[in-house]
Amino acid sequence: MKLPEVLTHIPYFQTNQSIAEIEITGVEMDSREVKKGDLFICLPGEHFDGHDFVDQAIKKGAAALVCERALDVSIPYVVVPDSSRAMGSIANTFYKYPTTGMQLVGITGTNGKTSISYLLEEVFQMNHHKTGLIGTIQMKINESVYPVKNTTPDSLFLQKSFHTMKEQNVDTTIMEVSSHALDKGRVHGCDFDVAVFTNLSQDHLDYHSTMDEYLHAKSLLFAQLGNTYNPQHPKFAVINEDDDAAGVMKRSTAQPVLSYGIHKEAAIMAKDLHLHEKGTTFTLSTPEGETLINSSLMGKFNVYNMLAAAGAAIASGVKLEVIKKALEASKGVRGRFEPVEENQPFGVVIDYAHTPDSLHNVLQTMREFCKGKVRVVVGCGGNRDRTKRPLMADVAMEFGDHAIFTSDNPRTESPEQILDDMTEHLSGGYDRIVDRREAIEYALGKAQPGDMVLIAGKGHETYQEINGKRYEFDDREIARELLKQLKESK
Ligand SMILES: CC(=O)N[C@H]1[C@@H](OP(=O)(O)OP(=O)(O)OC[C@H]2O[C@@H](n3ccc(=O)[nH]c3=O)[C@H](O)[C@@H]2O)O[C@H](CO)[C@@H](O)[C@@H]1O[C@H](C)C(=O)N[C@@H](C)C(=O)N[C@H](CCC(=O)O)C(=O)O
Ligand SMILES: Nc1ncnc2c1ncn2[C@@H]1O[C@H](COP(=O)(O)OP(=O)(O)OP(=O)(O)O)[C@@H](O)[C@H]1O
Ligand SMILES: N[C@H](CCC[C@H](N)C(=O)O)C(=O)O
Ligand SMILES: [Mg+2]
Repeated sequence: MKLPEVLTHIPYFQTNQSIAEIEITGVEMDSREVKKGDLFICLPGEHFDGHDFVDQAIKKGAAALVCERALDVSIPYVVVPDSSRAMGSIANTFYKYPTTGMQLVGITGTNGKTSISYLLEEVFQMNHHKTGLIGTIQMKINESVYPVKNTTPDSLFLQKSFHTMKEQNVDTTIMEVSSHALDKGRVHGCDFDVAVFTNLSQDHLDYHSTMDEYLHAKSLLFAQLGNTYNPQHPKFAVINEDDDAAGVMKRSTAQPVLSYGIHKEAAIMAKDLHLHEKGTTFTLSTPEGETLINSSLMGKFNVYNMLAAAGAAIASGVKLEVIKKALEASKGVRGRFEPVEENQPFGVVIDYAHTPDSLHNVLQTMREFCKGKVRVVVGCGGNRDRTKRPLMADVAMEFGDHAIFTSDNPRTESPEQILDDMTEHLSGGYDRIVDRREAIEYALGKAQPGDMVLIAGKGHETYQEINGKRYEFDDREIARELLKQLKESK
């Protein structure tokens, strides 16, 4: 593709020489990966600045550069105000607008994105769609799975993946859209058909300096809805009416809104809600009619997730009876309120709660049904929002009967310091065991018949990241192993 065509949707740019005849055969953001004929995009990052690697990119055969300032190089370059957003547009053009003509559902909010995306995958598959899914756990193209580094990957990976999906006849893609992605323009150029808002509570204040900035980043998904080059209608914003941030999301979009909720009046509602030990039962009330839902998913938070999924499915034209069937068949997502059963006389649940709000939700759900004590093993990730640490500890102390504080992924921080941050303000009444395996062993050893043990924070993760290195660590496997040992020792 000729460079001017690659730049079709870049409104303002300057060049150092004529670009009319420059042929581009690939687009790359990492100098180490550049191939002959590539357009190299210089991105300023947290650790490096792509502008510092143009010599390597040129040596490897870059045909041209996209950058944010004038450079002392001989090859053509294009100066743009924001190379990250420009990369979204360029990738979209280069990969031939793959999301145009595909049903694309984007889900944003602090908690519930992964859960809703898997519910929707089940709904769409039951409705005979060929699906793509991109999120925290992995990327899926039909039944094939691929690893991802980020919940929402960079725009090059994204558009290339959408392109592959189209080649494999995917007609419907569901993706999680993180606030980091919105802030960095990773989804710039994506033609979303449905945008879902789950909820907003504290997280990521290491990246966004205030809750207002975090809220603003989330609202960008709604501002972008229908605001792409060749939007195909209709578009819908599916918004949790019960959340305080609902108003901001609604005001951010020019598209029709399908609201959902339990408490406030909304287009899609759960009525006669009954939360019980084996799941939830409620009447799903929608503009398309009402239906009874009998789900094995536990807790009120999962009812919200089902309402959001129902909203996105209705907005995508799926019939209510298909939605009912899929929601009732869903067994939930790996590492999300996942029980571990080794015939022990107490409950063990693995969950990905890593924010104060999600931990609160999960503990509250367990409390309602637990006949004995709720014991919670939890830590906080390193190099992430430090201010959520004491709040997570408070939630564990208030809603659990026995808190065991331990390590999550310390990353490059001191595990002891993270635990100090969590517990400094507390005056005791908890256990602190820095080694996560030992902490789990201790909790399981203490559990009495009728108790429930929550192992929170790492869910589906199969590693523990310590000092930049990933060690094999799977809460589910470890719990299973320790439960077997416990049984044998008795
Ligand atoms: C803070 C952040 O968003 N970081 C992302 C960013 O990395 P970075 O800014 O550190 O990049 P960098 O290493 O400084 O490099 C800058 C540029 O120089 C280039 N470079 C670098 C070295 C070199 O030799 N040559 C070269 O060209 C790089 O290719 C890059 O283009 O760009 C990378 C590539 O896209 C991302 O993988 C990386 O995410 C890291 C892994 C990360 O941890 N991100 C988290 C905070 C994140 O984004 N999380 C959200 C989920 C949150 C949630 O929902 O809970 C997510 O969507 O995953
Ligand atoms: N709707 C919800 N409201 C509040 N908490 C929820 C909700 N759904 C799930 N949770 C809790 O949050 C945890 C994470 O859920 P999920 O993985 O679906 O969220 P996410 O938004 O994808 O998170 P991430 O930002 O890490 O990608 C769950 O394990 C559960 O404890
Ligand atoms: N997407 C979240 C995941 C947190 C998971 C938790 N186990 C941790 O490592 O903090 C983040 O990057 O903040
Ligand atoms: Mg997720």
